[in-house]
Amino acid sequence: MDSEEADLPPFRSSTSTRSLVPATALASPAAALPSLSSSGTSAASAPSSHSQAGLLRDVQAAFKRHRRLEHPGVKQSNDIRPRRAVAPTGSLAPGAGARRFRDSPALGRLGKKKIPDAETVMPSFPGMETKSFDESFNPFDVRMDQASCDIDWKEKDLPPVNDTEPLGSSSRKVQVSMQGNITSQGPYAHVATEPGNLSSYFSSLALTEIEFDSCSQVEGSTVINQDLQRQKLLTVESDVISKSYVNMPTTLSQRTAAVQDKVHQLRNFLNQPSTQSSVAGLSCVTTTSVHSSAAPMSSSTTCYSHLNQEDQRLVTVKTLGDPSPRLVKQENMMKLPTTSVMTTSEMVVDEPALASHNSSSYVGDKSEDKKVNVCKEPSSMKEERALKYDVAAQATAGVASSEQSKVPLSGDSSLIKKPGPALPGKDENATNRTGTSVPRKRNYDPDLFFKVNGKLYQKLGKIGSGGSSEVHKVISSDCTIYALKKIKLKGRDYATAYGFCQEIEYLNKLKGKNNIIQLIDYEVTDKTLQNEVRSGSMNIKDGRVKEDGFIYMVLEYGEIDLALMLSQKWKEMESLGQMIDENWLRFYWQQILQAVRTIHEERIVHSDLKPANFLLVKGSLKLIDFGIAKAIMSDTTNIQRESQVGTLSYMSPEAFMCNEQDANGNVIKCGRPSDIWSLGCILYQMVYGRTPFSEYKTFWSKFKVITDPNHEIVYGPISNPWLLNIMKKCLAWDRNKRWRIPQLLSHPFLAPLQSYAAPPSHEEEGCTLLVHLMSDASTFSTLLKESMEGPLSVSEVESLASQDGLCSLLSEVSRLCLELRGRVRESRRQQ
Ligand SMILES: Nc1ncnc2c1ncn2[C@@H]1O[C@H](COP(=O)(O)OP(=O)(O)OP(=O)(O)O)[C@@H](O)[C@H]1O
Repeated sequence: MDSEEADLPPFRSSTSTRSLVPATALASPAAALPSLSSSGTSAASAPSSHSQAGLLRDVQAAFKRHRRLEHPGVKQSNDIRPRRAVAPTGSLAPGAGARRFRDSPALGRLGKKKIPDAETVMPSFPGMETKSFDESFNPFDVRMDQASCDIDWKEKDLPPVNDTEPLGSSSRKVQVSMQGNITSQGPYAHVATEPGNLSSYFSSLALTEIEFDSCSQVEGSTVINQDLQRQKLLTVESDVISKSYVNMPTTLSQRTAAVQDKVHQLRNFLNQPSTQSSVAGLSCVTTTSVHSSAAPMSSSTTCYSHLNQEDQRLVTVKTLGDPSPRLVKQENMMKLPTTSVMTTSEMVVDEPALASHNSSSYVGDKSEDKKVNVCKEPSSMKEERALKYDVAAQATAGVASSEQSKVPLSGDSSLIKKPGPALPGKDENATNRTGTSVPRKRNYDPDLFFKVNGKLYQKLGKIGSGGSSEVHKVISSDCTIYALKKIKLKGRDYATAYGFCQEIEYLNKLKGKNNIIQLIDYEVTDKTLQNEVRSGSMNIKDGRVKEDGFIYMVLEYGEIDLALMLSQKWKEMESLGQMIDENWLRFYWQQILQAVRTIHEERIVHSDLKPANFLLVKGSLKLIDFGIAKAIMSDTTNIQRESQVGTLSYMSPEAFMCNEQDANGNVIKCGRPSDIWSLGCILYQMVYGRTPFSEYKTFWSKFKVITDPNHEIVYGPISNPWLLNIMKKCLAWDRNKRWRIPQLLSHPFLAPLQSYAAPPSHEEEGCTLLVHLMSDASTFSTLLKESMEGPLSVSEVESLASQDGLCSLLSEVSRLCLELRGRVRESRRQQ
């Protein structure tokens, strides 16, 4: 926060938050402000009960503010109109809402300049259901679930305060930080269907920017920095610009008559020529722009800063029978920093028509007439896009309430505005001037949304892209964040395309498994392929996917990947001068093992295990990316693959030599042990901060050293011999000697607590020891047996003790074991 921002005291209390919703709700900003009332910081506040009289007063106040400025020193012009139509020219005339805003200590300075119109900040979805207007609704009943809501108003880039400065010339930004949990129950919270949704959305808001211009218009942009109550998001950073203009509830018959007059004024006001796009005359319009600045998967990108051999990705290599390995690598598969990928979404969604009492109205639901009515003379690309979406929104919402859509908007034909220029290919749902519908190919803006099985997901930002796919961060209509993977199929042959679909198959198979990323929904737009996938058959052998075929996969969203976590952890340890945090290691290593156990139990070999493919979801590591596993026959133990695939630094020797013949003439196959090797590389990286073969920089040197059975991996000094031992168990060159997951999970490295357990009482001592022996005996004997296979590695022995010391230790252990066995037998005889 800069010093200027720091000057602004925090604006505390729920009222601050309230201001956001009602202001949007009423086309008049001032009218929205009564709900600011309960704040102790808002001096001139209306009673929090929001009586009808209060409502009218506020509406009147709002319209007062719509009058021309009579500010001394400001030359009045007929051109002074809201840039965004509904938020009107803001004089400094003391409108109730204005005063409240200005009177707030936090906003004192702002109030001097221009009065902001608070607006709703939330994503909008065509088809998102609104609450019906009902007599029981208190239009301003937007409450905070939490007693306090801290709003920290920050003023950014504000030019010097000057009441006489020409209107429309500058824009100002104010940041609002807020924490709290808001539930909107009023009809003006028109965007939210369920209070829970709104609540969860708002509860996640942490930073809101509201941009003012000198016409008192508000452009609220929200950087959402989520505190994940409900564990929906860990961090979300989005800019949301929201402009909401909401109508009066006509079902409130008592209010209608009195308010209607004002509404007419408002309509006339809105109909002024320079009004911008997002205005609906009588109908309510909500414009929401989402600038998702940061899909918080910086994680997925960060790790790639160490792009060297770690990121060499082997895509396709040689085929069986071809003696010369033709290894094709994809090097430096750098993921773009997500922060650099920004999606801007803007949409205009109509509110139910004033006349409509339809309780099942949808935001965005509106008649063609209304649509035509909505946007007028778009003056910028932004407006064009808003218009574009507006049109789309209607079409989407059309399914929801066709009746409502027929409600005539108003008799005031002057309100009907020309639709803005259609963007080529985008405005497919537009209605022509005669009111007849043209065929609708698409009822949403594909720039802003994905549609999967009829459900819309608003884009928040691109997370990254793989060889054939891109992954986006999206938000669903119930305000849940997901990752959406889009795989392009066009031009691919059906066999390949079917291969892509197998990832879906695996994810379906792994549904409900805790440590695997969950597939929420999917759609294959090529119906032939989709049917094949559904039937589990692959009959089409020939041909290519002709249409614009895509696979859409809606996935659980991962906040950070292990690769980034690792690099962060290493930085942290280096700064503290530490070597390794064993507990941290154990915690995640165990989760990694559990995830791989899950797939191995399902007879799935992942084949591309690496830190970047473990995502942290709500505190647990989950495995992603079954893109390579798809090529594996799931019902076999060992897999004969047509090509060598994987990520170089984590590829097992047999993955490099897949389908070649070993010394005994057997075809080398990849199976679960290949995954265990990759796990060994991951653990090595966790311990030493680099992969075991990272010093071999070129592809061929890496290939050579990994496939050399005599190459000895160098292990740096390490204090815990069990840790060394477990790495060696995973990185045994001979795949038959590598440990399997169950053994790794019961490895002593993961059970250090036994040595720290509270010392047993004297009587229990023997018994506790036996219990421990029971649970660990098999591991212990396996370890013993293995240590007797082949020559003992001197380095291993040295790290434990001197060889003599070891011998006497073993004698002692063996003597004690024999003695213990005798006592166990004795006690059994006595029983
Ligand atoms: N569920 C998810 N949540 C968050 N980020 C994800 C999710 N799935 C994938 N990603 C991220 O999206 C990016 C691309 O993922 P994807 O698995 O498509 O690519 P890849 O493995 O690099 O390439 P390929 O698809 O060719 O195997 C990666 O940075 C990954 O971390």
